[in-house]
Amino acid sequence: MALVAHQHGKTRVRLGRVWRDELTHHFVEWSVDTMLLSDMAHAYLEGDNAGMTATDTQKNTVYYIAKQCDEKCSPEEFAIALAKHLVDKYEKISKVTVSIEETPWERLTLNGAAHQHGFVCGSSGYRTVEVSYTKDAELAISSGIKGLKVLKTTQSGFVGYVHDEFTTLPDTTDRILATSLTASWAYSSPPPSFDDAYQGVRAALLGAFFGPPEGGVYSPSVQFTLYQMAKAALDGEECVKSVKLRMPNIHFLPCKPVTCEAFENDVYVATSEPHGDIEATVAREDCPRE
Ligand SMILES: O=c1[nH]c(=O)c2[nH]c(=O)[nH]c2[nH]1
Repeated sequence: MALVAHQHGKTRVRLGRVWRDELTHHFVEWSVDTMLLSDMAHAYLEGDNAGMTATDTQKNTVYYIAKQCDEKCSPEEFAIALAKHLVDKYEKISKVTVSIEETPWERLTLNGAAHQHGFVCGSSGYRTVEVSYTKDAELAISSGIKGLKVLKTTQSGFVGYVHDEFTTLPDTTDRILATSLTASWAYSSPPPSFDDAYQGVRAALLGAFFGPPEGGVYSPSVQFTLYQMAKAALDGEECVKSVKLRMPNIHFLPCKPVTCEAFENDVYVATSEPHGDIEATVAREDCPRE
C-alpha cells in the first residue's frame, strides 16, 4: 500500500474587510479556501503531527493577512500575500493554493449619488480567484466569474444537428438563450490592475454574448457563442493566456396555451433542469496545454 497524494486546508473562511478612506468606506466580503501541499506523510502513516500547519492556523492566518492589507486591495493581491506568507513561514509546505469567492456587494447609488458607506448585494455573479505559490517562488494566478445569469430573448437558434428516431427537438432560428456563466482565465503575467483586467474580461464576455445593444448578434449554438466569448476575452486582454468557460443551456420551452393554435414566441415554460452543459477551454496558440 502507498500513500499516493495528500493535501490539507481550510474551506470557506468567511471574511469581511472595510477600508476607511475618511468618510468613504470600501467593503469586500470574501470566502477563502486554503490548500497546502506539504512534507507531512508521517502524519498519515505514523500519526505524528510534527511540522503540521493546522487548518485552524490557516484560518487565523487569513484574518491576520486581511489586517495587514491596510490599503484597499484586490482579491488576487490578497491571495498572493496569503499564499506567500504560508509558504515562506512554514518549512514543510511546498505549495499553497488559495481560492477566493467575492460576494457581489456594490456601492449603493441613491438619487444619482454614491453612498459613503451603504452597499447592496448585486446580481453580477461572484468574482473568483485561484492563486498558487510554491517554495521555488512559482506563482500562478487565475481569476473568474461564477453564476453570472444572462438571457437574451432572440438572436439565438439551433439547427443542423443529428435528426434521427431519438430526436424530438425541432429546428429553430428564434429562441431564448439563457445561461449562468462560470468563467476562469489564467494570466501569463500579472496585469497592471487586477480590477481593470477583471472588468475588461467581463465586458468582453458579455459583449460577445449579447452583441451590440441595437440588433445584438446571432448565436447558432451555445458552443459557437462560448468560443466567441473566450476569443473576445483573449483578444481584449493581452495578459490572459487561456479562458475556461462553462455555460449551462437553461431552457425556456415554447408553450402553446390552451386557447392558442400555435406557439407565437411569447409564452414559455421556464425550467432550471434538466439543462444542457457546454464547456470549453480556449488558449493562445503559444500557450502550453495543461
Ligand atoms: O446551443 C445548443 N447546443 C446544444 O448542444 C444543444 N442541444 C440541445 O438540445 N439544444 C442545444 N442548443
